[in-house]
Amino acid sequence: MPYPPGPKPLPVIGNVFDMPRSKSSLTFTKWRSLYGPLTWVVTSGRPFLIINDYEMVKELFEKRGSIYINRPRHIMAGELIGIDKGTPLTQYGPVWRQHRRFLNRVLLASVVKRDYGPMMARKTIAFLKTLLDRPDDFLLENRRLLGEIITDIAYGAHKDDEDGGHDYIQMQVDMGIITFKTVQGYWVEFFPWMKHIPAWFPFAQWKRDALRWNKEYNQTRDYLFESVKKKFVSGNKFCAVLTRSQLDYKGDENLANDEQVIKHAGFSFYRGKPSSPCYSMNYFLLAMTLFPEAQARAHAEVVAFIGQDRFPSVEDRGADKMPYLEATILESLRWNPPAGSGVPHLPVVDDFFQGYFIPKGTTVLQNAWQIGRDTRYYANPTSFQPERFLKPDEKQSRLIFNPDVLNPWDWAFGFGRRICPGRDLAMQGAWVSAVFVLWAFEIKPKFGRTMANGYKTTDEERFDFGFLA
Ligand code: HEM
Repeated sequence: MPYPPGPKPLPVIGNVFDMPRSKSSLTFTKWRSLYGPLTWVVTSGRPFLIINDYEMVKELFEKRGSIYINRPRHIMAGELIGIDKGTPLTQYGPVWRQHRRFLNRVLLASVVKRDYGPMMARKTIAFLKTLLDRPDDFLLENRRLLGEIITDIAYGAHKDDEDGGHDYIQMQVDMGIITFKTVQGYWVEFFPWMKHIPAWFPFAQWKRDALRWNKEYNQTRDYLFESVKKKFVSGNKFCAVLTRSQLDYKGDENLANDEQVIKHAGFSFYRGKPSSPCYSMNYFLLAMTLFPEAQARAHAEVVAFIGQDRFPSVEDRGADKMPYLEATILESLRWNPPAGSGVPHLPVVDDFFQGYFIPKGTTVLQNAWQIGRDTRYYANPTSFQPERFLKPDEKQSRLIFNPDVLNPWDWAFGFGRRICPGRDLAMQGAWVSAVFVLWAFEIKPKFGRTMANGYKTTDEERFDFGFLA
C-alpha cells in the first residue's frame, strides 16, 4: 500500500528543505491545496503525516486513539536535557498513565472552579489595578498574572525567602527559554549519532549548552518540589496541586514512584503552562481591539448581567448566563488557536487509512489552524464573529449555543487520550480575564490607531504561528 502524497523528497535528506522552520500551519494549509487532506513528508528517514481535515483527525486520534497515543522522542529536549520526563513528551506506557491520573484528578472542572477560581478572580482584580496605573506594561503584567496563577496552583507560592530568595516566576521564564531553545531544530534530531560527540569537541557549543541546561532544569524542578514537601511536612496546608495529591495519598508502598510522578507532572504543569493561556488572552484582547462591535456587544452583556455595584465572580460563568461572552472566548480560540500546528501523536503499531500505509512511529500532526479556517465549518473565517456559535432559542427569547456549528472546544485542545488535561483550567482562566477586563475597561487601539493605520492587515501577517501561537 502507498504512502499518502506529498512533496518530492531529495535523496538521503528527503524533505528537510520542504519542512517549514516557522509559521508551519501556513505551509501545512498550502499542502492541503496541493496534495489533499493528507500530506506525507520524510526528513532524514523520519516520516511525518500532516492532517488537514477535522473528521480525519477525529478518526485517527479519537476513534483509533489507542493506536495514535505516543509522542516523538526528542534528542536535544528529551534525552540530553530531560524535558521528556514531563507529561507532554512522556512515552506511552504506565508512567504516562500515572501522570494523566494525577493531572486529571487535580484539574477536574469542579476542582478548577472550586479551588482555583476564587484565587484567579482575586489576582485578576489586582491585575486590573496595575493596568489602570500602567497600561503600557500590559503584556508583561498579563504574563506575570498567568505565571502567578499557575505557580500558586502548582507550588502554593510564587516566591520564597530561602537562601536570599527565589522568584518562581523568573525561574519559570528561564525554564521556558530553555524549552524554547531546545526545540529550535538542532542537527542532532536529524543525525542522532551526534549526541555522542563530547562536549569538549570544537564546534560542539550545542552539547555544552545541553549539559548546562540539563543541570539548571533538574535543579529548578527538584528545588520547587522539595520546597513544597518541606512546607507540607511542617503542616502548612496551603492550596497547591502537589500538596493536594500528597494529602490524597493513601499508603506508602509506591511512595517513591508516586513522588516521581507528582514531581515531573507537577513541573510540566508549572513549566510550560502560562504560555498558552497567555497567548490566548493576548489574542483575545487583539480581537477586541480590531473588532470593536464584538467588544461592545460582549461588554453590554457583561454589564447588563453583573451591574456596576459588584465585581464579577466565577459563579457568573455559564452559557445560560452570558452566552455572547462564552462565544467570544471560543471565537478567539478559533481565530488563532494557541497550538495551531498541532501536537504530534505517533502510532504504536502500523496502520492503514483511506488506502494509505502509516507505519508505526510516524509523527502525525493535525493542523488546528486549518480546522479553524475551514469554510465547511466556519463561513467567512477571517472575520471575528462570536455570533456564529449562537442562535435564538425556540421562543426567540434568548441566545443559546448552536449545536450545528463545530465548537473549538472539540479541537483546539487536541484529541483522544492525549487531549489537554488543562483545558478546563485554561477556559476558566480565559473567562475570568475576559469578564473582568470587559467589565472594567474599554479596549482601544493605542493613540487612535485604526485597522487601516497601525495594524498588520491579514491574520497571516499578524500571527506568529509558533509551536504555541
Ligand atoms: C489556551 C490554553 C491551552 C491550549 C490551547 C492547550 C492545548 C493543548 C494541546 C493541543 C495539547 C495536545 C493534545 C494532543 O496531543 O492531542 C495539550 C497537551 C497538554 N496540555 Fe494543554 N493547552 C492549554 C493550556 C493548558 C494548561 C493551563 C495546562 C495545565 C494546567 C495544560 C497541560 C497540558 C499537558 C500536561 C499536556 C500533555 C498531555 C499528554 O501528553 O498526555 N495545558 N494542550
